[in-house]
Amino acid sequence: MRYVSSRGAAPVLGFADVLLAGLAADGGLYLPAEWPRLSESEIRAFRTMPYPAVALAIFERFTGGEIDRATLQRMVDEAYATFPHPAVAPLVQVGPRDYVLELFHGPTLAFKDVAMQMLSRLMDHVLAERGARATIVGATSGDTGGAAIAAFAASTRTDVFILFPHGRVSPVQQRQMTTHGAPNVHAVAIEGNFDDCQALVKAMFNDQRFRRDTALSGVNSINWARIMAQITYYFTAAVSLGSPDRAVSFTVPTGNFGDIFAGYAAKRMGLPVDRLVIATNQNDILARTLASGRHEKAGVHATTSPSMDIEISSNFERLLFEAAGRDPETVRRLMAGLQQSGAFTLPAPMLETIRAEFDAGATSEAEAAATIREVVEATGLLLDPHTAVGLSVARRQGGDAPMVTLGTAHPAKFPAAVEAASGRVPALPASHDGLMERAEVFDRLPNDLNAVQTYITERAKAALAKGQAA
Ligand SMILES: Cc1ncc(COP(=O)(O)O)c(C=O)c1O
Ligand SMILES: N[C@@H](CCOP(=O)(O)O)C(=O)O
Repeated sequence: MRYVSSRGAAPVLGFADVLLAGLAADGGLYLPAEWPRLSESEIRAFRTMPYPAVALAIFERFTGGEIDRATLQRMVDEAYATFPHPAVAPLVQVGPRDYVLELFHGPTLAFKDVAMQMLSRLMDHVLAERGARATIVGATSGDTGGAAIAAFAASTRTDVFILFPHGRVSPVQQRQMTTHGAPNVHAVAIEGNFDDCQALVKAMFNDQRFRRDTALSGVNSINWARIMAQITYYFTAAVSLGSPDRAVSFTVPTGNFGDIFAGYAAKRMGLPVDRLVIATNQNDILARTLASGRHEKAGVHATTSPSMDIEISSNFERLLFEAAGRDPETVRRLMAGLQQSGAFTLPAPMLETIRAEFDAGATSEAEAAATIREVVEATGLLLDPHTAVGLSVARRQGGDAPMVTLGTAHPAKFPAAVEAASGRVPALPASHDGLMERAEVFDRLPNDLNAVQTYITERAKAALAKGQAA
């Protein structure tokens, strides 16, 4: 399996190199050169397989033999053993046609654990084979950071730097990042929003010298392996509702577009997905893009679903590449427009191609709160605000296919918003006992590339030197 960059000017790489590269050297995002296809009978067989077995069958299509089966199997088994729920990602019916896919039963109570627990094992394995270390830099609006820290705290080959927007993550999210105590992990509060943090990360990847000197790698969904690991649950959910003999639709609470792009990948692999619905909060750039064809920044609003307070939606670039017939020149032109003027207009054929598979809708704060209240009163199920954004948009969609809304976080990560909406206080699971009492350790930096690079260089170089000496 080979991977190509959405901007067409980076080397074509195999899986292990793409895993360590994060962002492509030309600033683009890697995608498989060709989509692997599963037959109907292979998909049907997933109905009786446990989650880790389905994951293994999917990952093997993307690793292209670079990791032997027994090693991959061990990693998959270990990764999903960290999920106390036997189904890993259970499906809960909330209406005649509506289901919620609970992706938050992992160590940090958000869907990021599903991929991050796999990513840390893949990276440690590849780095050990190469006798190397890596410096991982990630941006988070709240959940990626905690999941990465939990997954990489035991890593012996990486130093992890997580940039989060100061004052814009929930107290539970912040403490998951700041109370871990692992010496190889650094939580850094940036004076800015998530887009600022993500721009810093991309700028570091685009600084070739810094990239080389620090052996830079990434764990955001710009890393293809994150998307790969998120494909599995589209298959497990769809087959439990009758696929491949029945098409299923998905609504995805969306920010950086990684999760919904994994659904698109599942469809390209042969899963009969009817509609893919992008659900946004007030940060509705993607809903506006699908409505008008104009992709235009308008400023980020702080909402009660803070992990989706994102305007530069990185993985949308992967969809642009696909919708442009994989023409990197078109992607480069559109991304240059976004960089220079904060906007671009989709050519009409690209918009049509996207609309043929995707719908989109935005939700107000009041609608999301009403959804939390109505669902708990009708079913007893307490939703988190991100999942509520998704379900609120899902309920507006037509069509006969079963509609699965991705349940992306546990309500106890956002207790204030959930209590304000429903009058109920969600309890943190026992795995989080004592979290809110532990001492926090984090540094605070300005939104300044130079300051952040200096901070990382000082810490990463010392660790890299120690690793080489050992
Ligand atoms: C709870 C939650 N829901 C939804 C999203 C949006 O997912 P994506 O960025 O993959 O679109 C995020 C952040 O990524 C999140 O943390
Ligand atoms: N919502 C995310 C933002 C980063 O997304 P990623 O999927 O690209 O890592 C978060 O919680 O950090």
